[in-house]
Amino acid sequence: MDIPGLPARRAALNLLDAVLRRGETMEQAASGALSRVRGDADRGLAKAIASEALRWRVDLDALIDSATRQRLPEDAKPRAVLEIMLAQALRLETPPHAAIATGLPLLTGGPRRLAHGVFSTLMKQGATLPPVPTLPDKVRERWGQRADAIAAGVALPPPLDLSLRDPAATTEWTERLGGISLAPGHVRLPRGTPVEALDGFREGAWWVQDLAATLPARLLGPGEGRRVLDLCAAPGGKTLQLAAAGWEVTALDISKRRMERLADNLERTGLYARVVIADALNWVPEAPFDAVLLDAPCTATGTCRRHPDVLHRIGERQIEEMTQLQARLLARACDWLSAGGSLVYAVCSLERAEGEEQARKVPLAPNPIRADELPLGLSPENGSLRTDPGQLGEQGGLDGFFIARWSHS
Ligand SMILES: C[S@@+](CC[C@H](N)C(=O)[O-])C[C@H]1O[C@@H](n2cnc3c(N)ncnc32)[C@H](O)[C@@H]1O
Repeated sequence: MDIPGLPARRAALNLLDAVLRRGETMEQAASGALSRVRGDADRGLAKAIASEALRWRVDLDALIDSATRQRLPEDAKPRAVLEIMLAQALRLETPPHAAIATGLPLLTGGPRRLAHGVFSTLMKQGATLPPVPTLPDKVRERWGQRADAIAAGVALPPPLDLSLRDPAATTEWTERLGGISLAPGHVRLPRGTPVEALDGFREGAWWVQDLAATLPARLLGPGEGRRVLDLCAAPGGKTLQLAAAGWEVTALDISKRRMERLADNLERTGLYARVVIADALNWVPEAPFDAVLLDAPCTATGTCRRHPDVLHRIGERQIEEMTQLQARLLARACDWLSAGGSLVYAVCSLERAEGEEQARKVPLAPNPIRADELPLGLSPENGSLRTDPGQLGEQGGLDGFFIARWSHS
């Protein structure tokens, strides 16, 4: 018989291992790592422990190193178990005796004694974490001047953002759900709000979508029956926005599984889009479009608040791979616009190679983004928009995106 709570900690350890050693996303690792954990509460706990261990890993490791005579190797199991135990005690308010009772059984022999000694020493010393997580050195270098502000935004998981099917009803829904609104069609609720229990979920009055992720579709304006291609569409947040804004939408994505989620989202909200499952690198449209929204596959480092695994598994190799794919997708998207048509390119990445540098290569006329098109507190730079988790901090922040817009002459 397992000790109560042990399967959740074992799963957290497996999640860490999948991210740090195999470079998987938490989402990819979840089905395997959580298969032996019963109940939503324990599965949620396993994910929360792994997320907090990843979010604070640099600081947790500094504590561990301060309490060991000989530095533990990066990939040593006792280090990972200690990260999990400390993340619980210092971030999730788990009593130290419970962290010990559910952590140490993950080790045996000498490593177990070592972990016990290190954890007890740190607890006796009253170890704490800094107010803002320290970013890994390479991440700090890449994010340059914005690194400190972004780190401050990474300290907490984000609030819950909803996009409304009917932006005209923003005040009504904001009051009904008890949230705040930072833009028409947007309602923000405290993090941890259970989504499916909220008013309006069943009737499809809204869907979950970070405020920053709503900006690319907003920048295409009202559709008035015009044709838009939502290229790389699944699971469909932007497709829903475009359909709700009166566009005739063709939603294309390569992933059948993710497109099933898009179809579910369309059904729940009662919105319509033509759905195409295809590789955008081979697919050819029958006719040009009035607009193309390319929300390109990317390293997703802009989602580091909810997916702190990106802080540890994304490096130059992954950025280069994505940059090449984005360039090929952009080149195709440029060819599919009718005269006067608009192209919006977006990535939820904080990497300049995927954003600013990619946009520089687009051979169309820039259609600069204006401040009056954006929520208060955000402003474009050189006609494009860069958001990051360090912005709008007092209102709960937002994901990191790069967005640019062009017109076909
Ligand atoms: C950033 S996500 C899109 C998110 C989506 N726009 C939304 O708002 O919900 C990128 C998508 O690109 C898709 N993708 C990657 N390579 C592709 C390709 N060659 N052709 C079409 N879709 C591709 C992935 O399956 C993934 O769903």
